[in-house]
Amino acid sequence: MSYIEVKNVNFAYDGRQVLRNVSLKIEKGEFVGIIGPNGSGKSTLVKVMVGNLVPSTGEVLYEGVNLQNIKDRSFISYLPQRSFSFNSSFPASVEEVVSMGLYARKGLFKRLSKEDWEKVYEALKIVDMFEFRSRLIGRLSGGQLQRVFIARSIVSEPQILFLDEPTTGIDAKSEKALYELLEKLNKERGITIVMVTHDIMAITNKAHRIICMTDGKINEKCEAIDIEKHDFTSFLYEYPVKKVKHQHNNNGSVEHV
Ligand SMILES: Nc1ncnc2c1ncn2[C@@H]1O[C@H](COP(=O)(O)OP(=O)(O)OP(=O)(O)O)[C@@H](O)[C@H]1O
Repeated sequence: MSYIEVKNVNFAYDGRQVLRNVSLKIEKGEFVGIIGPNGSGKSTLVKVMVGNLVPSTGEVLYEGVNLQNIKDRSFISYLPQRSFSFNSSFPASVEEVVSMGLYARKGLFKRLSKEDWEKVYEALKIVDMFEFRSRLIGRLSGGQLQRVFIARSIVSEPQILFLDEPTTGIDAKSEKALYELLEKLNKERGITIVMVTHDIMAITNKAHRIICMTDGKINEKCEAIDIEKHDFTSFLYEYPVKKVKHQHNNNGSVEHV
């Protein structure tokens, strides 16, 4: 039995079909990338997988149990698209924002215990933002803010983390650091990661597997291709993609030449 199984899912917004008979499986501990052109249904698929949208037909199973029958979903963490930009003016400190990640489990008006604050500080240490804990989030850079939101996503110790385009609007250095952080969470903490991105080169380098979407469907042909070869982009995006030469350096990372 797979950890997550999406089975024959269809979804329509106001009668307009966006997901078409989507089926896929994700195993525990995987780091999976979801790529595809704008409007192909990636975000909608993730929203269905986290239970924010209910499929018109079909089902989403976690260890064989239909998500609709799972009441406590705190093992799932979801960082939606653009969450970094629209939250930044909120007058809260870094540690307050991270502590909000515990309310799903504790309830909104419960006071946080000493152990809870220890979890907050640990999450901040994991993302390397502990020194910034008292700073207002409006006074952080985009990359720092993004780390804070990741800390908020992991503070409740989820088993699975969904991220929707988390690298949008950040510089190359922060992007690299984010991928390293996600790899660490996946390898050292065993968190299953599912990430939507347009950043094909970086995700093929880090993820175990890539799922490609075109027009609301999973592109099986793309999944079968060896991701190391990076040769699926042109037919997926339906326009010519410039070939980029890769050079593996000593520490195993890939440089784009
Ligand atoms: N709330 C909504 N109401 C109506 N239509 C929607 C809604 N959200 C998305 N859509 C439409 O559904 C289709 C799929 O959107 P979705 O956001 O899932 O695609 P995506 O692959 O994530 O795109 P992008 O790469 O641009 O983020 C698009 O045509 C979009 O316009």
